[in-house]
Parts: sequence; structure tokens; C-alpha cells
Amino acid sequence: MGELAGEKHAAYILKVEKKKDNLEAVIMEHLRINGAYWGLTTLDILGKLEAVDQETVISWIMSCQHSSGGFGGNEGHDPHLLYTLSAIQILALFNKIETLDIDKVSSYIASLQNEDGSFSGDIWGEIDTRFSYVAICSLALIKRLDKINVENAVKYIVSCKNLDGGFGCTPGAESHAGQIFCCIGALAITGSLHYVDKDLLGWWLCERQTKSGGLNGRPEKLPDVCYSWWVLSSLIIIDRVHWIDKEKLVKFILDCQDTENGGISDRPDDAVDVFHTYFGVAGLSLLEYPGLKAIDPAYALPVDVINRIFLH
Ligand SMILES: COc1ccc(S(=O)(=O)N2Cc3cc(C#N)ccc3N(Cc3cncn3C)C[C@H]2Cc2ccccc2)cc1
Ligand SMILES: [Zn+2]
Repeated sequence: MGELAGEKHAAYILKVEKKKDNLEAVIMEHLRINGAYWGLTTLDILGKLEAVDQETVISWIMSCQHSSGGFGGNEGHDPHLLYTLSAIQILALFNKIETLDIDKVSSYIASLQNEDGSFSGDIWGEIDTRFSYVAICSLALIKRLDKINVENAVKYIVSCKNLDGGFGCTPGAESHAGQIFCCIGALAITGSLHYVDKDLLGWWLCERQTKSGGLNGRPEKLPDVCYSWWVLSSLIIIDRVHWIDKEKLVKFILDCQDTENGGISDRPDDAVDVFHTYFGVAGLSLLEYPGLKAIDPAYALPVDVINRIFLH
């Protein structure tokens, strides 16, 4: 159990950010901008964002922007909604959203909304409620929700609600914690949570807690630290977080740390990675772990960053 080895995790993130030639970097090359968002947000929650040279990061982020206005996962890569959100989130961390050509980016995102209110991830057309969240979160952060048909976007998300109170990637698809976070996050951002059956969904979500204290993504699956985000942020947004044992979840996350070399893994004694380090630290932030900055459960950015954008 012990406690959070925050200094070690910050050092691990800074080490991985610098390496570009190891196997992990090559595997993740196509979503390097996602990795940058996970790493930088972890550093900010740990109060270590100033350890990074922001000019270097920002010029690299902007070099990932495609002529269409969207962002690719790395320099020269094709644009996609997933990477466009990460770019906007990173610029928000550094309070540099004004670096963006807001009209160009918002036009790119709006161009991916379909007649039925759904969103495609890129020009190849794959539709998934993940992309509804990414589009709505992106446009809200740059204050351009008026560029899309929010009413139709909400109608499409509600059409993906299942009898178990959960949500899937398309209408009729099985409920999954990742999709539930995306749908609940999008509904929260658009002020549409009245479409959610909070007790029914809260029940499905709190059933994700296993005897280890960890949360899984679907019934009968193994617990995984990243569900400490997908499930927990959803429970907080629908105000049912008191239905799980928070102390046992904190213990599960802390047991997934590599206290020697830094980093957090998906479950105890597995290999650590940036993705699970972020979702572990962000999960502890949602659990109000001492010494961590608060993170907003819907925008997945520190609360002070959200306040700076919406309350200044
Ligand atoms: C190690 O094999 C993989 C497998 C897939 C991927 S991925 O498709 O790029 N991706 C991002 C991701 C990044 C890292 C890291 N560093 C590790 C895992 C992981 N997964 C896989 C995973 C996590 N929990 C259990 N599983 C199996 C999620 C996945 C999808 C996703 C992308 C963006 C945002 C959320 C989710 C990367 C590595
Ligand atoms: Zn995981």
C-alpha cells in the first residue's frame, strides 16, 4: 500500500517524454500527441508542469496541425478528432489556447458531424460515441459549441443508451465503461444529464468494483487502473460516487505503482506505462488524494485550468 511516490512518477514521465527511440516510443508514435497529453496532465496534477519547456512542447504540437485545421498524432500524420482534443487540452494546460486559429479548428470538428447528430473520427467516417465526446469537449474548451447541432448530438448519444442504463459506441452496442464516460461527459458538458437514469447507471457502475478494490470495464472482467477514470469520473458526474468503497480503490491504485522506477501499471506487478500512470494519478485526484491538484471529471483537465477558461 504505502503512499503515492509522486516524485518518482514525475521523473518517469519526464524520462519517457525525452526518449524517442525505444520500442514503446515507436509503438506509440502514431498517438504521440495523446501520450503528451497524458504525461503533461499527470505532471500538472503532481504540481510539476514547470519542469517542462513549454515553448518546445507548443511548437511541436502546432507542427502536428494539418491544413484542414485538425491535428494528427504526430508530425505529418493525418488529422483525427482524438488528436485534435489532445492538442487543445495541452494548449489549455499552458494557457495558450489563443495560439490556435479557433475558426479553422472548430470548422474541422464541425465538418465531422453527421446528419443523425453523430460524429465521425476523421474523413474515413468511423462513427463512435467516443467521437461525440471528443468533439463536444474540444468545442466547449474553445467556446465554439455553437458551430454544431448540439440538440442532434445529444439526441444521438441518448439513442445509444441501453436497458442497463449504460451506453455503447453505437445504438444497440453493449454497455462499456469507456463509452459510458464519453456519453456522460458529453451530456454533462451540454447540460443534458436529465436524460440519464442516475440510479440505474449508478448501480451498473458501482458493480464494476471487484473484491480487490479495483474497477473493471464490464461484468466478469479483471480490474484495471484506467477504469479508475472511466467508471469513477462517470460516478462523480452523476453524483453516485458514495456507492463505491473509495479507500479500497485508493489502495488498488497505490498497489499498481512501481515505487522503484516510477510509473503505474494496469494492475499490480504488470509493466508500467504513461497511459496508466496518468489514469492512476487522475483517479487519485478524483478520490481527493492529499497533495494532488483537483481534476475536472468531465473535461479531464485540472480544475484551475477549467476555471481559467470559463470563469476568467
Ligand atoms: C500495450 O498495448 C496497447 C494497446 C492499445 C493501445 S492504444 O490503442 O493506443 N490505446 C491507448 C493505450 C496506451 C497505452 C500506453 N502507454 C497502454 C494501453 C492503451 N490501451 C490499451 C489498454 C488500456 N487498458 C487496457 N488496455 C488493453 C488503450 C488504447 C485505446 C485508447 C486510446 C486513447 C484513449 C483511451 C483508450 C496502446 C498499447
Ligand atoms: Zn487499462
